[in-house]
Amino acid sequence: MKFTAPVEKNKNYTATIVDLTYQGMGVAKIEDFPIFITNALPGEEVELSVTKVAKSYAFGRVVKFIKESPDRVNNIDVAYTQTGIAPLQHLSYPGQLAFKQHQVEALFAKAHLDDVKVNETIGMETPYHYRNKAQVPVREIRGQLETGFYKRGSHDVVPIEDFYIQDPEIDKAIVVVRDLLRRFHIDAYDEETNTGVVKTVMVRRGYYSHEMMVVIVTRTHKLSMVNELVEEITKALPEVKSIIQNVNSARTNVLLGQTDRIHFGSSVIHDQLMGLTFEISAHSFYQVNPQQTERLYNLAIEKAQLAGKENVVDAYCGIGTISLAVAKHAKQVYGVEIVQDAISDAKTNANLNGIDNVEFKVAKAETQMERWHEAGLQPDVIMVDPPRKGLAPEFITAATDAQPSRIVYVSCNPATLVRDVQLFMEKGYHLEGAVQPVDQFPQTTSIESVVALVKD
Ligand SMILES: C[S@@+](CC[C@H](N)C(=O)[O-])C[C@H]1O[C@@H](n2cnc3c(N)ncnc32)[C@H](O)[C@@H]1O
Repeated sequence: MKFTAPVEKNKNYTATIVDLTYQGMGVAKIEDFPIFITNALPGEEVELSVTKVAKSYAFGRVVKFIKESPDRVNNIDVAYTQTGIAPLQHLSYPGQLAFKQHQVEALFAKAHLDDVKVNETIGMETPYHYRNKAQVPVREIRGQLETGFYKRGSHDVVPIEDFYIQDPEIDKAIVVVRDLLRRFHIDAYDEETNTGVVKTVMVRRGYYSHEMMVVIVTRTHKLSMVNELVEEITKALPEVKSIIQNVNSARTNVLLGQTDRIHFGSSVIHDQLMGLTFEISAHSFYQVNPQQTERLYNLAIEKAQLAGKENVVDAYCGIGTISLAVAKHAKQVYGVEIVQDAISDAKTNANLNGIDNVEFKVAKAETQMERWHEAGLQPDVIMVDPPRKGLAPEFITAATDAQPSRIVYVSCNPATLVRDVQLFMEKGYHLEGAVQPVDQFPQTTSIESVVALVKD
């Protein structure tokens, strides 16, 4: 039987928005057929134009608002939605926090775990200007070198000076560098022809230290006027402690190449997190919202209920942020992480802070967990902070075989959190207390949460 959608491309319809997807798109239904619409909020009545029809859904755009949501924020800069920098900025901040709580609740309910309580999302006092790192593409647009952000789903750069969610000092630094590149007639990279010089400008600024690092990513080894450029950058930006030229000749989406040339200062900057000092290189992963990371990790440590006598495993440990923060509350901490460089940083950071009860391994968490178990390690607490895809099932098996009394799960994807919690339940663990969402990325749809699981 041939299927016919109840809507047609380029036709207009009137509908009420009934839901908001995890990507922040409004959902309207016409004869039960879902239409996904950017910049539309639940409760709103809109006239929409259908832009694409697929087999079981369609996309549309708002032509006219007939009734607006009381949660709508109207001072939208179109570049933020165009580029996906702040896809939820049209929703009030309390509305964003409620949306995130609801998303987590809905996923647990869908898995028939209706009795799981999800707390209100812990938000920020100032839910913008929070990012301590920016990486902006550099392109020539209509004969002029520009810095900005990619238009959603494309590689077209939209020029932007105020990135809204970044530390304003970083935004200022990007404009300084952009203006100097223009002044010294340094070419922007051209992606189509793979010619030109400067591909990206990356800036990091320590939240507490205010130390700044500027990384200029180039296609070529040669960067003309580099001495003049460095001199002017340091003059205009006294916080700069490191200027690096990173050479990335490869035609890929990977941001940084292998070669770094330190043109000014050190190869690293420092910042503090959880009262500890961290050394951060251009290549290190470092949490981008330090204020909320401290909240999230403090909660995770609270949920670990440590008395100082425990063996703790920190799986997926990155540069050891959780391991090092937990060390003073535990007897011994064992960290595992797949990226070699992150573990080198973790070891350096342990030394820098005089912490000697932490041992770091480079391995897949699932493999190392098995090895530790076979070697007789009995962790009292296992803490996990996996990437979006969640835990490997083998990790869950090895972790529960080791029978820790509690497991603390820090998650950046509630869908995989729910899946993994179900697996832990099958292995004799249950949730203790509520799921706590923490808003690490205001104005975006990302959701972080933390839960504790204890042995039945
Ligand atoms: C969400 S981050 C955790 C960050 C860390 N807690 C921190 O604050 O720096 C997830 C980490 O898991 C690592 N990872 C991904 N897959 C892994 C695996 N199979 N085994 C171990 N680590 C893995 C990633 O390299 C990344 O550092």
